Amino acid sequence: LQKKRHTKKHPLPPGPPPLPFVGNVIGIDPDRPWLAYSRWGTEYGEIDIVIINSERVAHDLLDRRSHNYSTRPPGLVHHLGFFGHDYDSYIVPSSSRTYHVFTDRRIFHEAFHLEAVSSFRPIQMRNAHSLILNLLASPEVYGTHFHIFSTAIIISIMYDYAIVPIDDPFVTLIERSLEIGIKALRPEVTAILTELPILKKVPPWFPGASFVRDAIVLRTLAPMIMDIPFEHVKNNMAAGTAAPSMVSDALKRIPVKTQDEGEAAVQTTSTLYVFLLAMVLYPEVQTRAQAEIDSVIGETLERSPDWDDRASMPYVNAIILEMLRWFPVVPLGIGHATVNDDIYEGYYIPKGATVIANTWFMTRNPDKYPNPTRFIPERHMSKVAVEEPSTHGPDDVSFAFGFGRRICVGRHVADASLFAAVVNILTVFRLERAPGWNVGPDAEGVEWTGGISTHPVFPCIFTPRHTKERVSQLIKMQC
Ligand code: HEM
Repeated sequence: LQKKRHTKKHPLPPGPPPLPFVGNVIGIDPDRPWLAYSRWGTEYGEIDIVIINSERVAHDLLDRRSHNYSTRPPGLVHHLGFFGHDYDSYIVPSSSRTYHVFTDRRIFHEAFHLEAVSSFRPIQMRNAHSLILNLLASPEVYGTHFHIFSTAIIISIMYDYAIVPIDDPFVTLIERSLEIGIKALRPEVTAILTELPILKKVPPWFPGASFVRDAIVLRTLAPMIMDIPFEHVKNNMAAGTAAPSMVSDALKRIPVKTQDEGEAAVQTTSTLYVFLLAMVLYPEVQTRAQAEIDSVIGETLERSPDWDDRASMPYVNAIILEMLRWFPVVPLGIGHATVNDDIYEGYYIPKGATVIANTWFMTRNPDKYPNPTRFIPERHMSKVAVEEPSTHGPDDVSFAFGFGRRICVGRHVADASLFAAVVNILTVFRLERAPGWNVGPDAEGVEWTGGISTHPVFPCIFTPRHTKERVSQLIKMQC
C-alpha cells in the first residue's frame, strides 16, 4: 500500500518497458552490458530504474545518502551464496554482524587506510621487481605475470605468505576459482537467476546448465581457498614465526577467514592490461613517460625507480589516472541496494531497489573529458601537479573504485601497486604493437573478457631498453 501511495505521488524513474519474468535482461549484450545501460541513459535521462549514468547523481545518492544506499542487493547475496562465495566482503549486507576479516570492514580499514598502506611498499616494490624478471624471461605470458604480481602482493599483506615462483598451489587454486567465478558472477547471470531461481535446481548434466556445474566447482574450491592461507598463519603463529600480517593481527583478536584475495587482485591485473593497451596504441605517451623516468633515474639505468621518485613523475601519475578512466575494469561497479524508500528529484526509488553505477558511461562524459575515447594523460596534469598522487579528490577518477560506504577499501594499495608496476615496466621495456595487429587509438575492435570485471586481450611485444644483464644485476642488488 505504502509503495502504491508513493508511486502515485512520485513516479518510478524512467526506463525501457520490462518484459514479464525477465524484466529488462533481454536486449543486454551479456559481455558488454554497460553499452545497453549507456544507451538507455541517453534515451531516458540520468537515472534508469536501477542504473545511474551520471557522476553527479551517483555522488548525490551513493555518497551523500550513503546510509540508505550501502547494502548489497539480496539477489546478488543469494547468487554468490549459491556459488560458494558467502564469505565475500563485496556482498555482505551493510548490517551484517558476522566477524570475519573482510565482513568486518573495520579490520580491513585498519589494515588498508591511507597512512597504513605505506608500510606495504617494500612488498609491492619487491613484487614489481619479480614481475620485471618474469617479463624478461617469458613476455608472451605477460597476463600470468600480472596476475601473480597482484595476487602475491595481497596474500603477502594478508597472510605473510610468500608464493613460490612457479605453480604455487594457492595461486593455482585462486586462478581456477577466478576463471569460473568471473563468468558466473556477471550481473546478467545474477539477474536471470534472481528472476528464475528455479533454474538453480536444474541438474548439472542438463544442457545449458553450465552455471550449475560452475557452482559445484566453486563451492568445492571456496573452503580450500579460505583454509590454506588461514592455516598457514595459524601454524606460523603457533610456531612463533608469524611476521605481522593483516590476518595474524586480526586473529589475535577474533577468528577470521576470507576468500577475497582473488577478486581483489583481479582488478589490479585488469588495469595493468589497460595500461599495456594504452602504451601500445599511444607510443607518443610512452615516449614522454620514459623521458620523464630517464630524467629522474638516469638514461643508463644508474638505479631503479623508487617511491621517493613518485613526486617527480607527474606524467606517470597522470597515466595511472587515465588508465583508470579510459577503460574502467569494473564498468558497472558492484551493485548497491537501498535500505529504505527514497525520493530523488521527484522520482520514487523503492526500498530494496538494486542501484548500479554505470562507471563506464561516466568516463565517457564529453563535458568533463573532451574526446573521451582517447587516452590523454595530459587531462589530469593540473591535478597530479598539485595533489599528493594517492589522495583522490572528488573531481578525479575515484568513481573507478565505487561510491559511498562500499567504496573499494583496497584503492590506496591498488594505486601504489599500479605505480610500482607501471614505473618499472616503462623503465625496462619499450612496449610495441605486434605486427599485423591493426587497432586504432579508440581501441575499437579490441576483444574484452566478459564478467563483473573485464580486461582487453591482445598481443604485445616487450622490447628491453637495457641489457638483460644490467636489469637483473640492478634488481638483485636491490634484493
Ligand atoms: C585497480 C584496482 C581496483 C579497482 C579498479 C577496484 C574497484 C572496486 C570497485 C568498483 C568496488 C565496488 C565498490 C562499490 O560497491 O561501490 C570494489 C570493492 C572492493 N574492493 Fe576493490 N578495486 C581494486 C583493487 C582492490 C584491491 C587491491 C583490494 C584489496 C587489497 C580491493 C578490495 C576491495 C574490497 C574488499 C571491496 C568490497 C568493499 C565493500 O563491499 O564494502 N580492491 N573495488
